[in-house]
Amino acid sequence: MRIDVVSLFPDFVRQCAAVGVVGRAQQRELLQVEAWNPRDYAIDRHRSVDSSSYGGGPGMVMMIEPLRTTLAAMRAAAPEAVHLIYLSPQGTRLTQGRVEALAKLPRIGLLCGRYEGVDERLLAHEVDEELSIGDYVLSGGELAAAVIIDAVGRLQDGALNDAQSAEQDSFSDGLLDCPHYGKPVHHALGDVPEVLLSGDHAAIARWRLKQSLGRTWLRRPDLLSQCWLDAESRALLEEFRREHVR
Ligand SMILES: Nc1nonc1C(=O)N[C@H]1C[C@@H]1c1ccc(S(N)(=O)=O)cc1
Repeated sequence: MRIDVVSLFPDFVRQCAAVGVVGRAQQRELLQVEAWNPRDYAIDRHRSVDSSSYGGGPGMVMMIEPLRTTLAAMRAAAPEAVHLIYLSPQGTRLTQGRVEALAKLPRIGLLCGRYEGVDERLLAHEVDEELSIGDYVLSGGELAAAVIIDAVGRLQDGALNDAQSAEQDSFSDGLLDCPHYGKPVHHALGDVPEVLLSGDHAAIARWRLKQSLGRTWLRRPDLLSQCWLDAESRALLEEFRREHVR
């Protein structure tokens, strides 16, 4: 998969994509992340990329040019068509389901706004999808782009080893993940739950599912309401609820 990022701070994006699971995915050529700086395509002597906003008011807006020239160069840099995503608080909220769909595409582009955002005419003509990582305003879309690169990059086949597998992640089955425990078994802060030491894989799976159901019920009832639960899950959740009330 190839991800092209258009940003006034390309080094920030490159550094985010150079570490950890995503950095290793790039080294293994499972993922390629390229960054494009519109300032490199600005033709005026001040290398302008923004202007004041017509109609007055505070803040600047990123101009159509040199963004359009930058996007043309980015699109031409590889044969695959680009699904271009603009990161903005006005976009559709990013979910794991959308991440999983994006991770299957051969190539996506991420357009990072700065200032008050990007000229509407450029967005209308060039952008395929607008996504938000949350209901707050950042100073730049680069952090949102880094979130997408990480969430999508870690899902590339071979990016995660077995110990990190994505199957048990939160949201992978619509539920929050279960709690996790490492060494030591006994500690002043508490002990590892007995069932996890039992070696009874069926009991461990049931315990983990029960914890995931219970946590989702307590912390994200909105997610639970969207889940279809089979008879075993409904019984486990009921058990958790009874125990939680005591
Ligand atoms: N939240 C977010 N999720 O993804 N990107 C997010 C974000 O804050 N990006 C900001 C830098 C850029 C921006 C873009 C658009 C607008 S505007 N005028 O549309 O309100 C305001 C700020």
